[in-house]
Amino acid sequence: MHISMDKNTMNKPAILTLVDVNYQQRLFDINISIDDGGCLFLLGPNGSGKSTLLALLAGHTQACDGEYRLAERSVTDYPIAELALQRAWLPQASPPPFAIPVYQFIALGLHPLGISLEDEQACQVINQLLSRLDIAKLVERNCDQLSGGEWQRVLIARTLVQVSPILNPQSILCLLDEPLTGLDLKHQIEVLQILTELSESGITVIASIHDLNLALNHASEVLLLKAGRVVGQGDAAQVLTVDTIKQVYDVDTELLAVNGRQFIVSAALPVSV
Ligand SMILES: Nc1ncnc2c1ncn2[C@@H]1O[C@H](COP(=O)(O)OP(=O)(O)OP(=O)(O)O)[C@@H](O)[C@H]1O
Repeated sequence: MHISMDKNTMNKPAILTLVDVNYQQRLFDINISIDDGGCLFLLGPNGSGKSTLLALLAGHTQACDGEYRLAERSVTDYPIAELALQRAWLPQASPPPFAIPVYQFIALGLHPLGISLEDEQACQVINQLLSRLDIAKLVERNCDQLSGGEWQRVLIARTLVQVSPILNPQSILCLLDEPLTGLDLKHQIEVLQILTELSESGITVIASIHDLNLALNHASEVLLLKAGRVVGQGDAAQVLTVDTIKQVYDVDTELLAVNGRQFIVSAALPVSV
């Protein structure tokens, strides 16, 4: 994946291009271009615009200044049914909308694809996700009978069904707003692994997260926002420097190297008296 804020590079084909995008008083002068699959993590403090940008990339928020092209076509030109074939979007977790069995809820991801549960391949894809996301034992329950982390994994499963490369050859983009929130360590690692595999299969993955160390060790690239503006983009190790973290998060940090990997830790706190 390549992201550039340089408008001169925007004449080459890109999956996703934003030119001079401004939205209300929430996003300012956004110029980005993403030209192939990869796993991009969207970072920034609370209120910096991550969810707003993801909603915009999903085509949900269209009333913005500037231009957004998905697969070289203005997002405003997409009929909603076609948009739903190209991208899936997991908004920030919200409570279950109604008491629907887990399996039926996940199968809602098939709806935009025009595939029913009678399709054997669809059932195989769903069953594999149930197993990998450790929710197979929950399928008989209703969505309003789950813990927060279980519900989050069900939401992720429904999103992944929609962009499954096996079921949907038109899918190109998977957008996830804080997919790791509420997940324990084991399930975070599994979701990260699934997202990596999805990106390796050619689907561009863009996910917002708050854990800088996960970004440092798992992202192909990061995009760092502060107050609605892009302040850094590119390789995580180059963007997430001690100086940039101080500038964006107002936190003093240090970099630690352990077994050849870098970790960001908060700088030693002053000893209290
Ligand atoms: N519906 C809304 N109407 C007006 N302003 C909003 C609305 N939703 C969010 N905002 C504002 O837009 C800005 C960006 O919010 P956004 O939710 O995109 O941030 P975020 O980076 O996703 O934050 P967080 O990490 O807390 O989820 C914030 O100043 C927020 O207060």
